[in-house]
Amino acid sequence: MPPAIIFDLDGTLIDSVPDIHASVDQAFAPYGAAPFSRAEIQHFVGRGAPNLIQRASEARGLPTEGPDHDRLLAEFLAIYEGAQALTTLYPGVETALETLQHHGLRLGICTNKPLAPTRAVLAHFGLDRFFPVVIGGDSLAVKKPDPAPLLKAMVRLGGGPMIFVGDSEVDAETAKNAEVPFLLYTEGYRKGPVDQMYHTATFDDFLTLPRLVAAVSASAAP
Ligand SMILES: O=C(O)COP(=O)(O)O
Ligand SMILES: [Mg+2]
Repeated sequence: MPPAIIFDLDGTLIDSVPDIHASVDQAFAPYGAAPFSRAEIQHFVGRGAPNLIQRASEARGLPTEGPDHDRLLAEFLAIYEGAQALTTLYPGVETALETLQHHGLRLGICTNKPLAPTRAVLAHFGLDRFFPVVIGGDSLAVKKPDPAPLLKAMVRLGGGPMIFVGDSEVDAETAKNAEVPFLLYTEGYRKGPVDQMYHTATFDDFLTLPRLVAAVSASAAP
């Protein structure tokens, strides 16, 4: 059985930080918060929207829990769901997905981004056609690095071997926890050096991904 290839989203298929950044600034402005830098926001991405808003609130001295915080999170999510204009696909993504699909591989998404903005951005780029299975940060009670969302995606794709493709320490930890091969995209939102992260192989160009997938599946075969 050919492997299922499951992808992370933010920092892996799409460079979404510009929209996340603009949405946070817009949501926080009415509360008198100074604008954030891209680096600050990128550092907060990876553990889901509630964590992002909590860390941004902490950075601006706003409440990190309670009804006022919950309202700010809801206001952010409402803005974020419609925010795709500043997001771009990483080069070669669409071609790589077409090739993998053409080779009969089953493709899925496992992201910590909530499901509503995930579905919106996939539809915006016409990528929804590649992914019959999409697991978001609010699909289960737990998020990556817990292995449950990744294992859920695999089961929903029909089981069998799987390869996870992601950009961050959270993704590497998730793959390790799920005991599956991990392909690390090095151009995303990783916080530290590659050699300190669990990975099976790294790549920096999506046009090389189909070959890499073939090589990893061949070496993983019994
Ligand atoms: O929304 C996040 O915090 C990160 O999303 P990702 O899991 O697609 O990188
Ligand atoms: Mg990511």
